[in-house]
Amino acid sequence: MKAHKNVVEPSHWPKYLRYTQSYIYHSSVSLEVKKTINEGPKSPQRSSSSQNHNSQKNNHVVIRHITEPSHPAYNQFGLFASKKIPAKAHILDYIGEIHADERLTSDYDLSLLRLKNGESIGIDASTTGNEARFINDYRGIKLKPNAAFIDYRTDSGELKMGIWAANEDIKKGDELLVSYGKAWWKARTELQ
Ligand SMILES: C[S@@+](CC[C@H](N)C(=O)[O-])C[C@H]1O[C@@H](n2cnc3c(N)ncnc32)[C@H](O)[C@@H]1O
Repeated sequence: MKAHKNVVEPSHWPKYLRYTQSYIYHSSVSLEVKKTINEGPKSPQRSSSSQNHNSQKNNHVVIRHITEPSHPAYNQFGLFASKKIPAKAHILDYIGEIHADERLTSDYDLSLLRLKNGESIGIDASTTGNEARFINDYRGIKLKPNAAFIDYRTDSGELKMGIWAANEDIKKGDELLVSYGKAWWKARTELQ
C-alpha cells in the first residue's frame, strides 16, 4: 500500500487513476442535490451500524490483474474476496465523481439517484474512485452474480451505492461479480 495525500492506495491501484474514499463533486451538481445526497433518513435495514457493515477500510477485497486468457476481462483487473464474506454482508461502497451531466462513454458510471424533475445523478469512477470500480459483470464468468449494487443511507444520512453479498457466503479468493444490467450491455453492443 502507498500513502498519497493522506489517503492510502490499495495494492495494485493503477498509477494513472486517483484513489478516493469519499465523493468528489462535479460542477454540474447543484447545492440542493448535494444536500439531497448528504442529508436523509438512514436506511433501517442497511445502515452503516449494521453488524455486517464493512467500514471504509475495504478490507474484504483485493484488486487483481486477470491473467487467465479464458476470462472475458483478460488482461484487465477484477475485484476478489480477500477473506470469507458472509451472505448479505456489506462489502464496500462505489465511490467516484458525483455528476449531473451525461457520461455516455464512461464504462465506470453508475446511477445513484433519479430526482423528481427527471434529473439523473451518477457516480463516475473513470478517473477517480475506489476499489469498487474494478468489479466485473458475471456474464461469461459465472452463472449468476455473487454480489449486487443496492443504495442505502449511512448513519450520518449520506446516500451511498453499496455493494452487498448475495444470499450465499463468498469464499476467500472468489471473484466478486455483479450484474451491470441488460441495458448496460445493450448500450455497448449498439455502440459497436
Ligand atoms: C467497471 S469496469 C470493470 C473493471 C475492469 N475490468 C478494469 O480492469 O478496469 C467495466 C469494464 O470491465 C470489462 N468487463 C467487466 N465485466 C465483463 C464481462 N463479464 N465480460 C467482458 N468484459 C467485462 C469491460 O471492459 C467493461 O467495460
